[in-house]
This record gives sequence, C-alpha cells and structure tokens, in this order.
Amino acid sequence: MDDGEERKSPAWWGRRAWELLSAVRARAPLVQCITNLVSMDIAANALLAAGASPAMLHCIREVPEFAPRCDSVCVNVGTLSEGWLPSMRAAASAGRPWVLDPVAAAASKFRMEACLSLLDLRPAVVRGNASEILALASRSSAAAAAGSNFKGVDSSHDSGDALQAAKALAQSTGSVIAVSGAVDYITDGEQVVGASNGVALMQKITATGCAVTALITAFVAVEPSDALVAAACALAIFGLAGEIGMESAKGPASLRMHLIDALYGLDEQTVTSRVKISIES
Ligand SMILES: Nc1ncnc2c1ncn2[C@@H]1O[C@H](COP(=O)(O)OP(=O)(O)OP(=O)(O)O)[C@@H](O)[C@H]1O
Ligand SMILES: Cc1ncsc1CCO
Ligand SMILES: [Mg+2]
Repeated sequence: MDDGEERKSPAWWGRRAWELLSAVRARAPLVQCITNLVSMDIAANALLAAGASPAMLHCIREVPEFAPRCDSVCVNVGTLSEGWLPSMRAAASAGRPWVLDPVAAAASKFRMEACLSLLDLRPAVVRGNASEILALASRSSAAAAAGSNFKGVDSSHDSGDALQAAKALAQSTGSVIAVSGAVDYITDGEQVVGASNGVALMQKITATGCAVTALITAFVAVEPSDALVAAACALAIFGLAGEIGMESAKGPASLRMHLIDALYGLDEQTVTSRVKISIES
C-alpha cells in the first residue's frame, strides 16, 4: 500500500482499518493476555468478537513455554501483585510483539517501578489514559502526585494534556504511545495520529481501556511492522463499535453488550465510511 502522501487521507485510514480487522478475522491471532482480574472477561470477549483468539493465563510455570507460541502478548498491570510481575516480564521477553497497559501507573512506587522495568523490555505499543501517560513520562508515583487530583485507574486529564508527554515517552522508549480519551492520540515520537471515534459513556464501563489495549495487541499481531497504524486502527474500530452500540444502549451495562455485538458485526461499508482517523502532525 502507498505509504506516502495518500497516507494522510481519511479514506486511506478507513481502508487500512478494514484490512486489519479483516486480517484479524482471517488469521485469528492467538493473543496471550496477562491482564487484571476486572478486565479478563471484557478483554477476552472483545478479542473474540473481533476474530482473535484470547488466552488469559499468567502462571510463571507455563508462561515461558506458552508465550513464545502466541502471535502477540498483552501485559496489563491493573491488579498487579508481586507474584505476577515475573510472569509479565517473562511474557514480555518471549520474543513476540507485545503491548503494555500501565493501569494506575502512579498508584505506588512499586507499580511505577514495575511499569518502568516493563518499558525497558520494549513494548511495541503502550496504551494508557492521559493521567497514566503523564505519570510514566515524568516517572512519578503517588508520593510525587500527593495533593494532586489523582484518581487511581481513572483519568484526571484529557488526552490532549498528555500529548507532549506521549511524544517524549515515545522518543525515550522507542515504543508507540497511545493516549485514550475523547480523541485517542497515537505517536511514535514524530508523527501524531488522532482517532476520534467513541462515546463518552465508554468511560463508565470498567475496563474498556483494558479491552482496547487487548484489541491493539491483536492488531499488532497482524501488522507487527507498523505498530502506529495497528494501534490507531484498533482504537478507531473499538470507538466505532461504541458509537454503534450506543444506538441501542440504555446505560453502561447495555452499552457493554451492544459494543461487543457491534464489534462482531462490523462490515466494510461501515468501517470505511465511519472510521475517523487523521494525521495531527
Ligand atoms: N470522552 C470520550 N469520548 C469518546 N470516547 C472516549 C472518551 N473517553 C474515553 N473514550 C474511549 O473509551 C475507551 C477507554 O478509554 P479510557 O481513556 O476511558 O481508558 P482507561 O481509563 O484506561 O479505562 P479502564 O482503566 O477502565 O480500562 C477508549 O476506546 C477511548 O477511546
Ligand atoms: C477498577 C480497576 N481496578 C484495578 S484494574 C481496574 C480495571 C480498570 O482499569
Ligand atoms: Mg486503564
């Protein structure tokens, strides 16, 4: 595909999003997730609805054997424990493309240090909300944030507030950084792409962020050589499923159900006409 000027057009992004979703459906990549206990169900269901094959296992006795056989690996520190950290490090070191979700990175010194040590293992993509990306970029935990409006796993910032931090973090780590929010920003430290699909009510369903990180992991499995494109397309596709789900939803619980149904039912016409991705800089 032409990677030059045409890449800037919204139509190019719509076609790319459809190609990658189609590739996930055709290839059903095996995605290992070491993810938090809250998110296991929605992340596995989002992966299945998109056509991927999830495996939510985390025992250190089996990760070194299993992770190398997966197409990609998702590591999410939401319900971090001392016992899980070696499994996360082993999965991230398995030689597969992998994605990090630094949930509540600033919650404690232990969690921040865990996230920074995982960052050293070069994730293809880091997807967090604005507060998480700001905390990671400044390497500061709750102690430094004391007195700030720290909200644990939820964001106290808009995605745009973290854009410069995301660029700096991408430059210092070599990973693609994705900041979710009303507009999702995705950057490799130079280029910035904005994906503006989605509805605000998605924030009222726990672990939608974790689910979209798992979806990014599936997209990275089928497009490992362009993590920026994979992440932008996954975020837009997930947001689009939220928009379609919202047409039938009465609140967060039914949105969760309709979002998963919409993800499962997405067709070419809907994806190519409704995905909203643009180059910001
Ligand atoms: N104001 C908004 N308008 C539209 N979509 C949004 C908005 N805020 C978040 N989203 C979408 O909701 C999803 C979850 O993003 P969010 O930033 O809430 O993640 P998160 O805080 O990490 O969530 P969690 O920790 O519960 O998994 C993403 O797909 C994002 O694009
Ligand atoms: C609520 C919650 N607490 C730890 S992880 C998680 C899921 C959203 O990130
Ligand atoms: Mg999160």
